[in-house]
Amino acid sequence: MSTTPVIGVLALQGDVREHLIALAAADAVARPVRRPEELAEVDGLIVPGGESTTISKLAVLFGLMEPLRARVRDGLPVYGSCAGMIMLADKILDPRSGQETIGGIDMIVRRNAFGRQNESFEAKVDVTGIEGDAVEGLFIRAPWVESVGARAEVLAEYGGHIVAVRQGNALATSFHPELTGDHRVHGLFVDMVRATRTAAS
Ligand SMILES: NC(=O)CC[C@H](N)C(=O)O
Repeated sequence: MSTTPVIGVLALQGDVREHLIALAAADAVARPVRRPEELAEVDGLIVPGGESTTISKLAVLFGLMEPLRARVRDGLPVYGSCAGMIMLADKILDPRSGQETIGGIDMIVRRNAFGRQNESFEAKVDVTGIEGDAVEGLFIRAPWVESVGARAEVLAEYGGHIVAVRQGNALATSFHPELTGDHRVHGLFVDMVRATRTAAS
């Protein structure tokens, strides 16, 4: 069995290309996922940053919402950045009307919590599980996590707010590491995918 995991990036809207590049830099085979058949073929999935209301609508429209929920429930490793974090939350504090999530992490997120587009900022964040210097993260209309349930582990806080969480095979960050050239969060995720494949083989 090949040791290089195949990781998809949900390619409905958002910064898909940057995640594909970061995954390739972290030694994974990366491919866009737009259809249920493509979702069925990957060992792990990234839900990119973008606009969670749009990603939610398109996932329903493309017939992907239920297959996504089913695969995540079955333990598919997933990583969501920013809007992707919102998509992996079991609950949104302030959803737009009709906004749905894939879920998978027992947490409540607040959208746009760090302010508007022109209040975007780059910051160093200490993330549990990532050795060395703090991770360079870009916060763009970023959510924060209001609260987590007992099964979710907080990996990082910034400014007194939770900004990275893991629950089993699901990982989420408020910030975009894919936009700063710091590929260590992707490295951590690729390791999670590898560990799942080893356990299954
Ligand atoms: N950079 C981002 O992904 C922004 C997320 C956006 N505020 C949302 O609600 O989806």
